[in-house]
Amino acid sequence: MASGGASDAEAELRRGFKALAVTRPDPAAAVYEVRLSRPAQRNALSPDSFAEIPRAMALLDRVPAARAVVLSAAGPHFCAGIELGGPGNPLTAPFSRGADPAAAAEGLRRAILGMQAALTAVELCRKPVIAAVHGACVGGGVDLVAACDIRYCSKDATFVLKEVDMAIVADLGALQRLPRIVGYGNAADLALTGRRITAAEAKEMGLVSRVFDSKQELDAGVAKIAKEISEKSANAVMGTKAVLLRSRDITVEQGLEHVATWNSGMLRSDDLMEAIKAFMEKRKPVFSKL
Ligand SMILES: CC/C=C\C=C\CC(=O)SCCNC(=O)CCNC(=O)[C@H](O)C(C)(C)COP(=O)(O)OP(=O)(O)OC[C@H]1O[C@@H](n2cnc3c(N)ncnc32)[C@H](O)[C@@H]1OP(=O)(O)O
Repeated sequence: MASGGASDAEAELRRGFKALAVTRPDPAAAVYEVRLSRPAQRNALSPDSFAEIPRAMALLDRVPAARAVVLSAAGPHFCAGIELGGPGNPLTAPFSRGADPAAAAEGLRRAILGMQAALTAVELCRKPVIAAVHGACVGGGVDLVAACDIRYCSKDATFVLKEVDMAIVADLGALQRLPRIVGYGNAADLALTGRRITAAEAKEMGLVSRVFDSKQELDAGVAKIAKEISEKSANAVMGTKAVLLRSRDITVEQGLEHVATWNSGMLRSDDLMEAIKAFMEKRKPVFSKL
């Protein structure tokens, strides 16, 4: 992974990716799009995907022109889950079937932790990440969107946690994140039955916050929402993501303490003064750059 300043990160982004396409579709919007780009394999998550998702997220974290990120996918489906049968799949690689059970277990454990970290990188990116899901979103694809901050989909989208039918326990975050998104009952329903749900049902249980009529409308709608977010105070947006995520994992009392400490620093921001001034002057605020 690259280290250094914003221009290093931009240059590194331009060097490109194999399993992803990272672009800034509208130069007038501080929004980047990370597109899963293995359509022939239905965007099954390969070792390249697991290496590149955290790399892209870490770089976008540092790029000032990325104030919101859209996670989308090329081809007919969003994601077919973990790549099955690929030579580089660490879950089925020979080391996990070695003679020494302890060494094999440790190898598998490290592989799983690495893949988990790749998806947690979406949360670690300080910028909001919005999933735009169309077509099928299977297994690891659900783990991936569960790590995003907001999920939208098109009417043709379906979601399925297929792991239970593959004879495994889902281990890339869905069992931890989904109950906090859709509630324990809905998460247990999805995880234990392995049933595929439609976009309408995903909306009803809160897995997605909005369903668009078509992929085209999804893309346009998400681009508009991402642009709107990108025009808000970056400190306020990044702070809101950080506080929401922290509050998710601690008690209400601890969360209130955390946000009080956060805002004791952030309430001194130029952006707040500008927001108040703009309100008084009846104009749109102009917030500071990152
Ligand atoms: C050891 C691993 C342990 C556990 C992993 C758990 C986490 C998970 O992600 S569980 C879910 C795993 N995924 C699947 O079960 C596969 C899901 N795929 C599908 O259901 C369908 O492919 C589809 C996404 C609904 C798309 O259907 P369709 O448009 O009809 O395309 P296909 O003809 O089925 O596929 C086209 C092409 O893509 C290849 N492919 C699809 N999914 C995967 C995958 N997960 N891994 C590798 N390759 C995949 C499929 O084989 C086809 O390849 P061809 O070479 O063109 O035949």
